[in-house]
Amino acid sequence: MNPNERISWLTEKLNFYNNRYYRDNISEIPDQEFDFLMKELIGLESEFPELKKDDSPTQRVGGTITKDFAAVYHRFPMLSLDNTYNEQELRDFDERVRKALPNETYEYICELKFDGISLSFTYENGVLQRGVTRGDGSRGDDITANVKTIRSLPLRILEEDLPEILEIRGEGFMPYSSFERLNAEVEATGDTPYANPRNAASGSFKLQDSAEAARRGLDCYVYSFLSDIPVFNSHEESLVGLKKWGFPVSPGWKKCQTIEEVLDYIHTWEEKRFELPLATDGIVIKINSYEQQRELGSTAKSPRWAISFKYKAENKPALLRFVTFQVGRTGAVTPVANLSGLHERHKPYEQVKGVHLSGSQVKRATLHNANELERLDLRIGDTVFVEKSGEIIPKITGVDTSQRGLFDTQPILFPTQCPECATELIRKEGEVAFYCPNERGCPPQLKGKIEHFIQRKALNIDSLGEGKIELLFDKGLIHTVADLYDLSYNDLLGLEKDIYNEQTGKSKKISFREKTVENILKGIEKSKSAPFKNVLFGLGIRYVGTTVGEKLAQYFRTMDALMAASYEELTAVPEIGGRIAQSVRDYFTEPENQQLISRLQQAGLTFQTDDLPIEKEGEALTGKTFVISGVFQNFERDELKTKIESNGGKVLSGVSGKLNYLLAGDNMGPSKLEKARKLGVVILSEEEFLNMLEN
Ligand SMILES: NC(=O)c1ccc[n+]([C@@H]2O[C@H](COP(=O)([O-])OP(=O)(O)OC[C@H]3O[C@@H](n4cnc5c(N)ncnc54)[C@H](O)[C@@H]3O)[C@@H](O)[C@H]2O)c1
Ligand SMILES: [Zn+2]
Repeated sequence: MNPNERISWLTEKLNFYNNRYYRDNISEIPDQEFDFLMKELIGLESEFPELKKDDSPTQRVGGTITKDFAAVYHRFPMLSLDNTYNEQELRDFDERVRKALPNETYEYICELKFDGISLSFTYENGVLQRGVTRGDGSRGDDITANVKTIRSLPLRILEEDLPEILEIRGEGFMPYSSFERLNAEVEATGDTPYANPRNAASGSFKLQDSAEAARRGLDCYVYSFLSDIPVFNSHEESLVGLKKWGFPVSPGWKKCQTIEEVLDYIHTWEEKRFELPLATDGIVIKINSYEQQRELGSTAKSPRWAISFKYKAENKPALLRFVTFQVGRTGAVTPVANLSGLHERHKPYEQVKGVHLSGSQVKRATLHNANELERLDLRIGDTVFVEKSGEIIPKITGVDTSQRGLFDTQPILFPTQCPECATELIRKEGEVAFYCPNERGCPPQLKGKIEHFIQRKALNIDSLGEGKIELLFDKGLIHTVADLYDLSYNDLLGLEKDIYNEQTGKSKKISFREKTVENILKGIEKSKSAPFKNVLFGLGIRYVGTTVGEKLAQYFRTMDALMAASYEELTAVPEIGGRIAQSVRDYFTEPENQQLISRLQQAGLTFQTDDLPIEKEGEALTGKTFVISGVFQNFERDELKTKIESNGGKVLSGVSGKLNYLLAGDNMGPSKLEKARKLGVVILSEEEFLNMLEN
């Protein structure tokens, strides 16, 4: 990849991960990997500034606001923090501070870095008025009702002479105890548990039902104070003051005079932090004096007077006892390492505890694929290194070859047949994984299709989850998605099963009582009104993702028309190429699929689209072309796109000589601006754009 390709790739990936993380509360990769990719992008962008993309994630706070809550502007922007995983960079930070504050002495306050979500609390005349998420840094979601469920947060400050309006910021989190209880409940109903307390906290603070949020036992620590009229002179004073006013301030903070003391603090907490009742992922170092904080200032993304030090994923030796092979939803076969501690060599496997890593016992780790086994040159009986970052699935990073030969080792034999259905495995052109090709008969693949079908962007049956599907499948009640619509109350009531959790190694009984059954059936019923485009996506036709599903639905309008479409008719749809057209043809030619579609039609699913392509608002922009770039005050970008199109305009993807207008928001990339200027494209502000609509 050349730098331009790499920058595009990184930008796209990081934006995707950000979206998953902040919008869906899912970590697709470990934080450390995310941070390293981000660092790489920052490096490349500073080397090749002209290649920086307009939507670069290095330029802004990662989060977004949702449509579920009212958006509230922050009085002062809520920024992120610069981070580092290494001590030298911390010393470099100290050097930068020293240079920026010549001939001044300064102090640091070190605090633990709590792993939850950033919250802002606004008090008016001492009374809690609003709780808001960080969102995109300038606006957040108003989640006041949920914030008020935090018992430790005062609803009223009992103190004379407070500024009329003041803002307190902190981290909303879910303590381990609440997290474990919640996940146990989630698992008992057969849904997918949260991967870590951060994701659970983030999901819970954004619940619509604040009674449910209250039940989940959320908590917070506060660490920042803001007001127009100064109250404190330093961060230390604010922590002491907030504590005195009755706010939850974590007691672990410490004042340090030198960077060496800061490093001591870091070392002290490296292991000790696992004894805390909540997840932490590092420490935060802040300049103490407010005056000096102001002198140092901020970038668009983070203050220059603070930095976070994140603890690296912990890595320890373990013994590889045996390897099992898991078949995933797509049919890909993943080798999994089963581990014990080195001293547990002679214990029967049922009795081993595994290795202690980042606060928990680890017995299993992913080995990804056959290439990885080869790359590591792994053998059964090897001493391996296991790594775990945060609460993410542990992985094997290497083999301690010095231990080879001291003990007996055996080669690992990758199976030639599917461990679930005994079909001969295949390797697809250009892919590393081995696959089981038995799409229509291999249990995990069948379950995978159903899981795909019920997800939010498809039929959105949220009363079902992985565990429930497994139960229904194992009882022989569902084999394909069409079977869901034949389920009856009596089929479901009283069903029971023990579900084994790979991560905890514990089993949980799930059982369907009246309430659960009613919910499941209600969810299935509701799915019949899911839009046609969602049905198309839910079928799991190769290459038909949400966007393609939407295009096909818009163009063909009905399932019948789509099924009857020839290859030529399909490729005539804008942006549908030969590969997609062929895959759609292949799918609808299969008799089994035709049968499935006909059963779904009988069940009453939505097989046509009624939305008009785009509702017309006016003609003010007819014949004009736009490129949208940057962040806007009143609109999300896709809202702007709709606005332009519904007024007759057209949105293009890149700046060229043909373009009429560049609609420029905040933080837009300098390269696009420069290019537009050179080509004589008119640059519009948001306000000018709105004026244009009115005239
Ligand atoms: N795994 C993924 O796919 C993925 C995706 C996106 C982001 N992330 C993670 O999230 C990070 C970005 O999130 P971010 O912008 O919130 O940065 P961050 O979490 O690294 O640091 C900033 C935040 O730290 C929190 N914080 C906790 N304790 C604090 C204290 N004592 N004082 C001040 N702040 C404190 C605040 O909420 C603040 O907003 C990335 O670095 C990455 O690690 C992961
Ligand atoms: Zn199989």
